[in-house]
Amino acid sequence: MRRNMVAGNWKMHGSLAANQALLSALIAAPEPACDVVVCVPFPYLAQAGQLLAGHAIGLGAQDCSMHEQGAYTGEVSVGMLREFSCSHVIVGHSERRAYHAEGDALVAAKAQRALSAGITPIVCLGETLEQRERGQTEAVVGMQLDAILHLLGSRMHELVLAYEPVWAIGTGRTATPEQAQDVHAFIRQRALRHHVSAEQTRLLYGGSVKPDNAAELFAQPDIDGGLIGGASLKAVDFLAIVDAAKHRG
Ligand SMILES: O=C[C@H](O)COP(=O)(O)O
Repeated sequence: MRRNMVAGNWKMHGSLAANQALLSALIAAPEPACDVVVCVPFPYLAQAGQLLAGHAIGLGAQDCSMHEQGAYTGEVSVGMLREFSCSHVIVGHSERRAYHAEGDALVAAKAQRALSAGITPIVCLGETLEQRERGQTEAVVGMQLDAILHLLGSRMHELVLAYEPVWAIGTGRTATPEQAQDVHAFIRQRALRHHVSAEQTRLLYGGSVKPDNAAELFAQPDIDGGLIGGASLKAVDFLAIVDAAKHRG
């Protein structure tokens, strides 16, 4: 049985004062009945790590370098993330793919690098609105997934995948539970094409998850929780979403 998980992606939000207030509220809440991670901007890893130490909320980053170390100005290595006790790192978020031209091979290499450091990659997949309207959702998500399976098929159970339709991110336009379930089921099927079982792989849904739609999404058989953007910045909303994920695992 896969244990549900809720990951907050703060994106480029936060301040020392705001983080202190948000994390203090999260750790004051009852211990979550699913796995919970907050993925914070790099400069706040130390602060968040100190506040979360000894609590049942994991720490994650929002990106990592595919390189181990060297002359890569602006990059952050998985070794550095490990020094700050990161358990997870998001790779291949659609905002990285769109604004930083990250392709499938690079995303897979980053995921591989994270695993090499003992950090769980949360690998994001998803189609644009134009691609969905052209009926290309499975082709696009399938290709993104193939790159991961090609490099990391044997380690599939160690990955977390997040299906995030680009048209649902930050738009308030959530995929219906059926639309999300269909793609999640497709992802598990696609893995079988590579003779890989994704039965133990946690598949999160992301894209305008809110307290009022989380339970219905998480009730789908192939949805194992969520990757939460905007709603992860408000403690009361994030905690309500975490609560909605308590029913499995
Ligand atoms: O990583 C999180 C996703 O991009 C979802 O963001 P959102 O919940 O603000 O739509």
